[in-house]
Amino acid sequence: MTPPGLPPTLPPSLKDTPVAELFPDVFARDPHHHGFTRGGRAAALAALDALDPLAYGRDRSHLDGHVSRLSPYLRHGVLTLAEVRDEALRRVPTPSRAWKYVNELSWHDFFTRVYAEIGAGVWENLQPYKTGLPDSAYSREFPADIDQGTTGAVCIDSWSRDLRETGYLHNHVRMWLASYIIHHRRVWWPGGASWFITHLLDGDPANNNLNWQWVASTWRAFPYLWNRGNLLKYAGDRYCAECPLADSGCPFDATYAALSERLFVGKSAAPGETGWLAPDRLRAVPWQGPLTPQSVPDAVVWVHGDRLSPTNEALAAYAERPAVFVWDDGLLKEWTISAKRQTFIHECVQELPVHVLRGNVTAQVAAFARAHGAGVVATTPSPSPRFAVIVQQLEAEGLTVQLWPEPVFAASLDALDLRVHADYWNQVRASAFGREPEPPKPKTARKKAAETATKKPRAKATE
Ligand SMILES: Cc1cc2nc3c(=O)[nH]c(=O)nc-3n(C[C@H](O)[C@H](O)[C@H](O)COP(=O)(O)OP(=O)(O)OC[C@H]3O[C@@H](n4cnc5c(N)ncnc54)[C@H](O)[C@@H]3O)c2cc1C
Repeated sequence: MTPPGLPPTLPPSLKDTPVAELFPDVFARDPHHHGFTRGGRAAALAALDALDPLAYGRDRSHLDGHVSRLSPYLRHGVLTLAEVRDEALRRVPTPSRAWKYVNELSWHDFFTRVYAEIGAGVWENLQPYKTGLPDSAYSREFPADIDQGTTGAVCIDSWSRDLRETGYLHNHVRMWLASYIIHHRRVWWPGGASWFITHLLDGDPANNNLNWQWVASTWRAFPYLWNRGNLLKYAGDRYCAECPLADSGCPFDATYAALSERLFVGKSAAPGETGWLAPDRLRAVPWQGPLTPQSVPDAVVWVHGDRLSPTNEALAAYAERPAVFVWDDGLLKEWTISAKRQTFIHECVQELPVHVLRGNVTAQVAAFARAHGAGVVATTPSPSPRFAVIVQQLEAEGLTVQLWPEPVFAASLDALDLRVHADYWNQVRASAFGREPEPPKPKTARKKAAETATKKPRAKATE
């Protein structure tokens, strides 16, 4: 029977259905039902309250350093980059003391903007590998011993276990593990990226894939390598002390030159290899300030996985109107999303004033709008190409889709140069620190010459 007050054509909400009942196959296959943190705004604000940008600037590269662990909340829009930045600035005596933290947040903004521009292109090699090896040298099969943590190297196996059990890895560990997978095991980077997306509570194609491409050298001038000295420096001997390979057979116990010689056949692209990204493709990406729509009487709200917060702008604009969240069965299956990540999303959704449905998102949102006699679907923007398709399909069904933007993290006076983070940062830095956007600082002749010689995306200065 339809619950009282519900339009007769609408199935009852799944909001209070335990998530394990919604996805029994995933929960049966995956023994880890909870990740390292709870979903939801209350948990996010508690984590934000622990933010220490000063300590972060000192020791973030160390495994025991003061990293914020806010990424799952940023990924799912439980917190926005702008509000986390504002909080970081509130916690320091002068903005420059939060420089490192705000700069790290800017990587998230940068990669998300690149994703909004190239969409599914993040799954292609943006450039060829600079390892002297062709793309075909990298195995399409993801090794079971890495997945199960049985390689015999204690560091690798611990990281595999941490990923599967908690859904979180420190940035340095992500770099080390990705480098091992791609360069030591010669595994195709999208295989590793998919494994991460399955398990990470913060997994998203923008920040995940573009970092994988950086490690692989398909969006960087050279591959990322590490060695045992680097591991000892940032992790101590917690792994090596227990590792049977520590005295002989450690694949990381070598100089960078020796590793490079062992793993690569050269330092440039193999002959004939090309990348997907045209060199100028990201040179001048139009900057658009947010346009806030007018509210109308006959709207419903569609909340999606990129803005799972009670502060969602569309929810705020239409506090009195019905709202829906749809579990996208197709996407969950395509990304083989783990049980712990589904639990995290479920916990976020539980706090929202939404009717919960599942299945094909376009069909469910359209049915929800029709059931409430609405001609307008109000939602928040997303960089995902899947989102763009759903919006198109809703409009093809005769619905108008309104996009309610979140506060911007960083504004620009001009089109953005997204080819390298340093140029993007030069353009947006002032506004990222809460000031009016400024024209980029002119480059010195020396800097210009160096850049022309090595125009390449740089990322993460954690090594
Ligand atoms: C191979 C690989 C895969 C990654 N996959 C993801 C992913 O799927 N989702 C994701 O959000 N991040 C990803 N990262 C980036 C980074 O590792 C995580 O954002 C960070 O470790 C999250 O932990 P934290 O919140 O404690 O980070 P903190 O060190 O406290 O940083 C604060 C915030 O800054 C942003 N940030 C920091 N480093 C990066 C970075 N390298 N790239 C982009 N944003 C950054 C994140 O939003 C992060 O929450 C990946 C990095 C690598 C090397």
